[in-house]
Amino acid sequence: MTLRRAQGCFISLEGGEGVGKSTQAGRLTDALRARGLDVLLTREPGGSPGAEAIRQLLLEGAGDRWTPGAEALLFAAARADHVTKTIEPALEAGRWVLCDRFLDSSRAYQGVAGEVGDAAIQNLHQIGSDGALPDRTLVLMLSDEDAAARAHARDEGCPDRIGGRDAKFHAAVAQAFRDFARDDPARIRLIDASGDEEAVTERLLAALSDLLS
Ligand SMILES: Nc1ncnc2c1ncn2[C@@H]1O[C@H](COP(=O)(O)OP(=O)(O)O)[C@@H](O)[C@H]1O
Ligand SMILES: Cc1cn([C@H]2C[C@H](O)[C@@H](COP(=O)(O)OP(=O)(O)O)O2)c(=O)[nH]c1=O
Repeated sequence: MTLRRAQGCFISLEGGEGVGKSTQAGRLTDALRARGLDVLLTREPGGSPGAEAIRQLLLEGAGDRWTPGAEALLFAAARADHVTKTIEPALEAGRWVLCDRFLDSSRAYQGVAGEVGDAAIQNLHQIGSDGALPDRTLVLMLSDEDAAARAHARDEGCPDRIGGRDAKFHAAVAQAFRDFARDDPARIRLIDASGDEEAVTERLLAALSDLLS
């Protein structure tokens, strides 16, 4: 479904751990605001009080706390609350929404790497959020080694429940994002996340140029 909106756009930022999503979410928000746009910056899991409560369940505790299916259901439930309470009202008010992770994270982490399956994730998203999709999804791509080094420096060796999974899991996540971009090039764009922060922000803006004109 296309979300009802006055004039704003819905943009999601995606990628593996440590590629610079949160850094770029802040920088891109500033850049869009400097162009006069009214931007809501939000994130998943979270972005509404209910979804933030579910975030704690998802990111804290033992690695095997949830089965992959239970994890997928919790992410979908958090997203349903976030879409209804935060994203839809902002778009209806004509704002731009920039979301640090969205559905494609569930497709990559739970659907592909977690082996729940892409069709099942899409079904849950249909039930929970009417299948709502971003207008553009920007996937930050970095070599596995560089991403792991950035994430390790940030987390000081203490990643969360999902970030702490092994290199094979994270390689499957990165490959899933590449496949999604290949299958839906109109919505999903791969962005080189190497180099300094400013250069990456310029690449992100270039990938939004048609929406900004
Ligand atoms: N372009 C960059 N070059 C070098 N380090 C970066 C760059 N972008 C972000 N970082 C650093 O890498 C770490 C991970 O960045 P972060 O934005 O938290 O990634 P993510 O949200 O994708 O996990 C942080 O310590 C951040 O300061
Ligand atoms: C939104 C979402 C996140 N995740 C994972 C990815 C991250 O490991 C974690 C979110 O942690 P967070 O700290 O927000 O992201 P990052 O590590 O990129 O800075 O949840 C999923 O597995 N499925 C999802 O649908």
